[in-house]
Formats: sequence, structure tokens, C-alpha cells
Amino acid sequence: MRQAPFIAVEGPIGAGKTTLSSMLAETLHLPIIKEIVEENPFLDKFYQNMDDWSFQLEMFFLCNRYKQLEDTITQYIEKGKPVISDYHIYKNLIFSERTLKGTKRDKYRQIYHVLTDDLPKPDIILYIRADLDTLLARIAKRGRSFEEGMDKAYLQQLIEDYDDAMSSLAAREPSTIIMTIDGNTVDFVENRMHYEEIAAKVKELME
Ligand SMILES: Nc1ncnc2c1ncn2[C@@H]1O[C@H](COP(=O)(O)OP(=O)(O)OP(=O)(O)O)[C@@H](O)[C@H]1O
Ligand SMILES: Nc1nc(=O)c2ncn([C@H]3C[C@H](O)[C@@H](CO)O3)c2[nH]1
Repeated sequence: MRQAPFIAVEGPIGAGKTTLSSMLAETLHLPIIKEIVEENPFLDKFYQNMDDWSFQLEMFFLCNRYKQLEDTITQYIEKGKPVISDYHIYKNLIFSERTLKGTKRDKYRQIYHVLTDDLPKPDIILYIRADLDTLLARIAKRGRSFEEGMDKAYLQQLIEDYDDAMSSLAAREPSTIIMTIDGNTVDFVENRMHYEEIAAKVKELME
């Protein structure tokens, strides 16, 4: 591993990305990049009417993540400092391929590639997989109003899209390390030993 890894935590909605990345940032003394949620003006509208709001939402996420990635590069990667993020920019494509249709999807895909293809990507991905019941329970526990009544078919589709995306990323970028965590059985919140095992593995991967 090069001296300063760029680590991303990924997984479908409610998998525990922010929770795990925050815990690791503290244990491993890493700066953390978190995605913008509360300030997002389109999430609420999107969950009420996906067809009407998906393009605005996807573009908002893309622009925000692009800016955060630019800042991450100048503040950490170019200076040889390790950093952890609670997402991989590739998630823009995972979501947009599902939520957009027709010419909007084609245009969005082009913009995504123009903006991101030449930028550094994470070296290590911690991929938290979890099934529908686990995710629904965690989303309910978190209690964000706009996620109440989350469409189960949408979430199930995203679970499958994430699996496909991680497999294709592994095939396309064999140098990226993908560590898969079974979010159904590994409980890094309630079980300290489970968490410490993950932290130890991540530390080892960073060396
Ligand atoms: N392993 C776990 N065991 C029990 N609860 C968990 C676990 N992981 C996360 N949670 C809880 O589930 C909820 C969702 O976690 P979190 O916000 O970290 O998910 P996320 O993947 O970042 O979500 P999003 O995709 O919406 O950004 C939180 O209330 C968190 O405390
Ligand atoms: N459509 C869509 N595209 C994205 O790139 C994206 N990233 C996150 N989300 C949703 C999941 C959580 O509800 C909430 C917080 O993660 O926002 C997204 N939704």
C-alpha cells in the first residue's frame, strides 16, 4: 500500500457507512469526509416524487461530491495524508443508473465521466452488505422523516445494484482493495470485538 491511503466506506442506504467511517476516523486518527444530507434541498421532494426530482437530486449530489473530492485531493491526497470518506464518488452512478431514464440518464453519465474520470479514487473500499430487513430496521431506527415509507422495491434494487457495481469495480480496477463486511451478522455498533476486528484489518491494509 502506498503511504497515504484514501479509504471509502460504501453500501446501500442505512448500511452504516457514516457510523463505521466515523468510528474508524476516531480510532485510526484519520480526517473524515462526510456526505451532505440535511442541507440537501431535493431529498425530501425526491422521495415524494422520484420521476420529477431525480435529475435535480443526482446533479446536486454529483456537484457536491465533486467539490468534496477536489478539496480532499488538495488537502490530503496531494500532501500524502490518509483520509476516510463515508462514500465513494462511484455511488453517483449506482443511483443515477437506477433513478434516471432516457436522455437525462445519458447526459448525466457523460457529465459524471467528464468530471470524475481523471481524479484519484479510493484505494480501499469497505463495502457493507446487508439485506432488506436489516436496512429497513436501521433506516427506521435513524428516523429521518423523508425516508419514512421508503419503497422496499427501490431499496432491494439498490442492494442488488451495489453488489453488481462492486463486482464490476473489482474487475475493472484490480488494484483497488475491496473489503466486504456482512452487515447482517457483523455488528460494529453493539459488539466491540466485531468493531475491533474491522479496525485491525483496516490498519493492516493501510500498512
Ligand atoms: N451494525 C449496526 N448495528 C446496529 N445499528 C447500526 C449498525 N450500523 C448502523 N446502525 C444504525 O443504523 C442507522 C443508519 O446508520 P448510518 O447513518 O451510519 O448509515 P449510512 O449507511 O451512513 O446511511 P445513508 O446511506 O443514509 O447515508 C443509524 O441509526 C446507526 O446508528
Ligand atoms: N438518488 C440518490 N442518489 C444519490 O447519489 C444518493 N446518495 C445518497 N442518497 C440518499 C440515500 C439516503 O436516503 C440519503 C442520505 O444518504 O440520501 C442518494 N439518493
